[in-house]
Amino acid sequence: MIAVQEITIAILGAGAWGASLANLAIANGYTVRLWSRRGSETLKAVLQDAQIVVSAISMKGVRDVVSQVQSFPLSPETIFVTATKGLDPQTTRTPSQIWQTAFPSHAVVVLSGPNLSQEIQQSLPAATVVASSIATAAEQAQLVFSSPRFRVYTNPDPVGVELGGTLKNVIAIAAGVCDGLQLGTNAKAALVTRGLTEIIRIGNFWGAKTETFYGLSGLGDLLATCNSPLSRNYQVGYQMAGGKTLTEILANLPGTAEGVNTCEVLVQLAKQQNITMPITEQVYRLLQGEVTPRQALDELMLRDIKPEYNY
Ligand SMILES: NC(=O)c1ccc[n+]([C@@H]2O[C@H](COP(=O)([O-])OP(=O)(O)OC[C@H]3O[C@@H](n4cnc5c(N)ncnc54)[C@H](O)[C@@H]3O)[C@@H](O)[C@H]2O)c1
Ligand SMILES: O=P(O)(O)OC[C@H](O)CO
Repeated sequence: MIAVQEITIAILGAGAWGASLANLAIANGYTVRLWSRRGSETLKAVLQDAQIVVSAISMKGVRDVVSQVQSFPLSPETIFVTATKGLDPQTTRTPSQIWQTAFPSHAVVVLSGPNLSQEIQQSLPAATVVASSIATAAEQAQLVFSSPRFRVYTNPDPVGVELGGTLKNVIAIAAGVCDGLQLGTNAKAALVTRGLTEIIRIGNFWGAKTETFYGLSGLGDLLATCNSPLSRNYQVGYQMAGGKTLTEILANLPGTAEGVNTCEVLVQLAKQQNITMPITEQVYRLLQGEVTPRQALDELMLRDIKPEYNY
């Protein structure tokens, strides 16, 4: 068995999440090299002899970084762990699908869960999920990040785990609007629950398992993100309800709100595939400036009455 000090982990992306993941692995004794496009270390040096490559790049940089990584030699045993929560606008692919396509013979693990980085940086207790079709790869990632303050579960449904973390960002924008307009607890419960229905509907189209969306990476992350002012996605909705424009909000937001771009990809896909996503559609129209927060609310409340489920 290799000692943890001999395992080198390359973490790509030194933003809020990459830095948090680096600290978790360092605390467990791993050798960690952190790369950022503006840092002093080259990508080549950071990748050298890395057994595990963790990506915490925001979605807009994933394809570019993947193609850069492809130009360096890696051991066939190298495991990729992706922690990005977004969708590629050009292909509608998830980050793990992009990594897997570029590195077809490597194991790819998705890491996702209710993980607001500021709380993790304060060592508050949290849990997450590592998912892969290769169980041993997920178990290895589980060992890297597990601690008495960070409980890591394995899961065999990577696309479901990844989509839970990605799709909830759009509902979190809506939840921010809901709180910003002071619509009350009943409204919030209805929004989050019907949001989960929407997530499951489109997630099933991608091949994700319904049960996965009831776990930490689905419902768990939905609850965390829809209820915390620490969430950048929630902040987008909350501040729009307060009358700010999207441009003003994004100019002052600390880091990335992936839900803004994810929403656009989802609306296109839902239209193409004839999948009903009313909350996502209203979030899209709000972000585009086509409706006010109050008009978006009215549009949702005045939809045709119908059964809760089509059993
Ligand atoms: N912050 C959190 O609480 C948190 C928790 C879980 C998951 N995530 C997800 O992790 C990802 C990163 O989030 P974050 O909070 O660290 O964002 P961030 O904005 O703080 O950092 C993003 C990182 O991506 C890099 N990047 C962006 N475009 C790039 C490009 N073209 N080439 C190279 N690098 C590029 C930036 O330099 C930066 O290091 C997002 O998908 C987010 O949804 C964030
Ligand atoms: O700040 P947000 O909205 O990107 O949310 C961070 C994480 O995804 C919460 O799990």
